[in-house]
Amino acid sequence: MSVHIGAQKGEIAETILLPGDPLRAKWIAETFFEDPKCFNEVRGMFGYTGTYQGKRVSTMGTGMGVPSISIYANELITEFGVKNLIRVGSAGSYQKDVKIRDVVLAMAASSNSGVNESRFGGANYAPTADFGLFMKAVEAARAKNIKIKAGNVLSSDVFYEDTKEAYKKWSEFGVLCVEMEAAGLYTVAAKHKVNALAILTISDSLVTGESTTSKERETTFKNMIEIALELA
Ligand SMILES: O=P(O)(O)O[C@H]1O[C@H](CO)[C@@H](O)[C@H]1O
Ligand SMILES: O=c1cc[nH]c(=O)[nH]1
Repeated sequence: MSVHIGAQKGEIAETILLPGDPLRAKWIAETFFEDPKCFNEVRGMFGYTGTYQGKRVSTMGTGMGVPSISIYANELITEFGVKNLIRVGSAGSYQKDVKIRDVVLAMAASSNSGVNESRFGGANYAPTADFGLFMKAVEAARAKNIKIKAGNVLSSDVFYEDTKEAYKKWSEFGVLCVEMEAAGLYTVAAKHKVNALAILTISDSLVTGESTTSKERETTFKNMIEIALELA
């Protein structure tokens, strides 16, 4: 057991799918895993291990934001030997041609989080996806005929911006969408020399104002999960 994860050693697979929402983790386990076993209920952050097409795989919620995912990623890697950390998250579109339910692979994660700024003494570190996982995800999406977009995303500390225009600077510089954790995950994975990738589904659009419900965010983003499970 670690401070925030109530599992025994060996109960978590080398590959784990990480939604922010612990109920999405429960849904992933119940929908896709054979024989899922719950390994964590600490803080309601449900975690499960099962098999998918004969391969052992886990899923667990991370909570929202860079600090929260950084805590879980640290413990998963250093206490439980996890090697492949795949975030499966929702995101808000910053571009006209990035539409609701599109799947986005985060090649890099820009951020306004202060975590890396303080870690690197004010310099700009560029958190990036693992190339091997990224290529596997591209191939899995092609094989399943799932269209993907890939590029730079924003990991923001702010969900409710003060103005409706705040996204436009990032949009102008090609950032595809906003979420809240990828930059933290990529940085912790890099530090510990393990692999990370964020696969995102567009849940709402800052451009058009369209949105999905919280239930849809919890239980209907199947395409990204099917891609992520091929990486186990
Ligand atoms: O759907 P999840 O994985 O939680 O991801 C997105 O949703 C949350 C905000 O609603 C943030 O965690 C953001 O990154
Ligand atoms: O972090 C997020 C996730 C979805 N939509 C947003 O606007 N922000």
